[in-house]
Amino acid sequence: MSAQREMKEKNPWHTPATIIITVIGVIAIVALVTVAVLQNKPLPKKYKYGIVLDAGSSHTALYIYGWPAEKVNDTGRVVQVHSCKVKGPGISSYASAPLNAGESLKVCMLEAKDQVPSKRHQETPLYLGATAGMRLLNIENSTASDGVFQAVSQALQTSPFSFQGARIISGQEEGAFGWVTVNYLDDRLKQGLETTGALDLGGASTQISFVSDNYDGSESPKNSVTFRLYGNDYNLYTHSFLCYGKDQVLRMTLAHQTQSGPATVLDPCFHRGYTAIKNYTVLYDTPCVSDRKPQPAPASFNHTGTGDFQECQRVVRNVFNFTDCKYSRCSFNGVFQPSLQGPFGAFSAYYFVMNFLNLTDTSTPLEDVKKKITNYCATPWEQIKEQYPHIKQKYLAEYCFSGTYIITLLTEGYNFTSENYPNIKFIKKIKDSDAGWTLGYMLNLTNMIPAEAPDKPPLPHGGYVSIVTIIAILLFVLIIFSLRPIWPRCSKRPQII
Ligand SMILES: Nc1ccn([C@@H]2O[C@H](COP(=O)(O)OP(=O)(O)O)[C@@H](O)[C@H]2O)c(=O)n1
Ligand SMILES: [Ca+2]
Repeated sequence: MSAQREMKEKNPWHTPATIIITVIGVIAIVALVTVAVLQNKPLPKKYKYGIVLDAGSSHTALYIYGWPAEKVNDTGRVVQVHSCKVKGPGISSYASAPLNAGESLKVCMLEAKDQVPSKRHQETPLYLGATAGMRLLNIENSTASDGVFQAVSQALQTSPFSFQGARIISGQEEGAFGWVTVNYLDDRLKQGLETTGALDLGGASTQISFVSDNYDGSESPKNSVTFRLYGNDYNLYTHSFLCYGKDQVLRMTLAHQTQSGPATVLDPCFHRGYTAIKNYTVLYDTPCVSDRKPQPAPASFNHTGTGDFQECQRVVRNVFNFTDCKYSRCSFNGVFQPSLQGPFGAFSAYYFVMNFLNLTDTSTPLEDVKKKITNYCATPWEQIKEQYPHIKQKYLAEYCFSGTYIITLLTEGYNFTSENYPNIKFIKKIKDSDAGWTLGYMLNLTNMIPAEAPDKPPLPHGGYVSIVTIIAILLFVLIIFSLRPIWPRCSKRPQII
């Protein structure tokens, strides 16, 4: 028998027992790893949806939100998947023809039907929240506002979604949910990071909401909202100024300038060369100014621009009352406001106006912002029209006023200074979702932000697989070493005698 042959016969690797052990070992390891990979694996993604209609004073917008069915408690998991702008004015403008308010929503509702998979329609909640336009209509004529709600509710009930109701949201809700939206999208709530304040400017009201450390809510409880979110307590200051949206403030400044019922108003907030005939009845047809209507008033007045920022600011200042304050500190109109703190996100009309004026970059010093608005206001109307031929003239004419109002509101109303003005970011969207109250409203109504931090799984899926793989490899090495007693013999080189 040759030495080689002797070795082959004695090689333990080739004994049936060893082969069987090795095969069983390998099968066991493969099975273990397979089970590890399949076990604990995130389920295939099933999406859920929620729809909110933002019935603003100037227009209605529909937002569809989507999130994976599991993991709802993760911050930032709910995102805007679609939005639709309703054609025509806000629902409060349909007071005398409410059925048309319902009708106006149909196109966006059809879009929503296409966007949400049909098997999810029935379980998708649908909400309509109305803001300052309907608050004003409700003050002015509650029967008319009921009629509008009835008509829109009827239209929404015929949709395939789970309609949860249409209502006026309070100014406090509008402010607080805007703050929730901004901080949720920025992932600040779950991580307990410093929060961002929210500044929302609408057509008929405006909101300011922020957390201030030296504010415990006791000085003005009606401005205080407390939240417990993901195990963190927040004491939020919020206030909504009804009538201080930019469209109503424009009316208030015009009302101030037409107190004596003149036939011509020389308005510094409009460009030189701008002139239009305006109707007194239309101007004063809102609770924000109705008590100031000159008696008797002529039918109309000639609205003529003079384009002067400083003069415009002087006129705008008249809409604020800075004198009465029964608290330690106030913003305006006797409303308590703690000291400003932290970064702020300014959205809605703040963004639209500042974006048009190329002023969203707040590293531009406040003085330069004022200079730019001064130049813009001083530009003759003819030149403005030539420069922006595609923008509707009604909107184009108002940017000088709107820019002036925004700067006046921020600095003199809320007390932003050149030092903390750069803390404001003019934003439209955060991570592809619009900044606004709607997302916060839906998260609240669907209980999607828990009060306590959710229990974390001990390990993410990847970690779980890695650990089992390491154990499997160790097992394999162990099998090899368990065969070690016979290993030296086989590995010894045969000696040729
Ligand atoms: N592209 C746009 C869209 C809206 N806007 C303005 O943004 C404001 C939106 O207000 P809104 O309809 O939400 O009114 P509120 O009910 O929030 O007071 C209105 O003054 C619109 O004219 C704008 O300036 N540019
Ligand atoms: Ca709004």
